[in-house]
Amino acid sequence: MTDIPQAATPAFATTDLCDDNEPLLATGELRVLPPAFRAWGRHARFAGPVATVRCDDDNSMVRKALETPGQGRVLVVDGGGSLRCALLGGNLAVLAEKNGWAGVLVDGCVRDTAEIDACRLGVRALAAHPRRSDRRGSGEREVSVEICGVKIAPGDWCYADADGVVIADRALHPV
Ligand SMILES: O=C([O-])CC(=O)C(=O)O
Repeated sequence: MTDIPQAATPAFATTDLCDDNEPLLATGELRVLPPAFRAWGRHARFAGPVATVRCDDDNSMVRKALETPGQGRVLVVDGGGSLRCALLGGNLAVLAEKNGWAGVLVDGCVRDTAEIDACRLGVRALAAHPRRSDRRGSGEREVSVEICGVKIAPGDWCYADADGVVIADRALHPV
């Protein structure tokens, strides 16, 4: 198997990003997701520019996105907070790893969590769910989404670590 190099995870801590950018928290250029997400995957911390999918219990567009080169990006999946099925499982996590995605954030559920935990990937989701989603080809890619009241647009930056997940209008980590 060809091993696609993962983009190096930038040095950051979500706590420092919040402490060092209070004016941006005030203006909304830096936004904090509510602490509603559980962590899976081998990478406890990850960051990257955002790509988006919005879907309704149908993960067709999640697969389509993860089939493309990730180039260190984070796929944000607005599943509307659905607790009805899983929008990401072991196969898609392996695909994401193979294609160089830094992480996947799902406002919804995942499954095959042991398989996800074996992938060099960071995953955040609301919960695990054993049921797979529909595959009807519905859903949208590269649209602005809103997760738990937080607006996230393609090209924003997502930073996730053990303390939380933050979204910024631009890269904020020290270079
Ligand atoms: O394929 C799917 O729809 C979700 C899944 O179970 C996997 O990624 O393994």
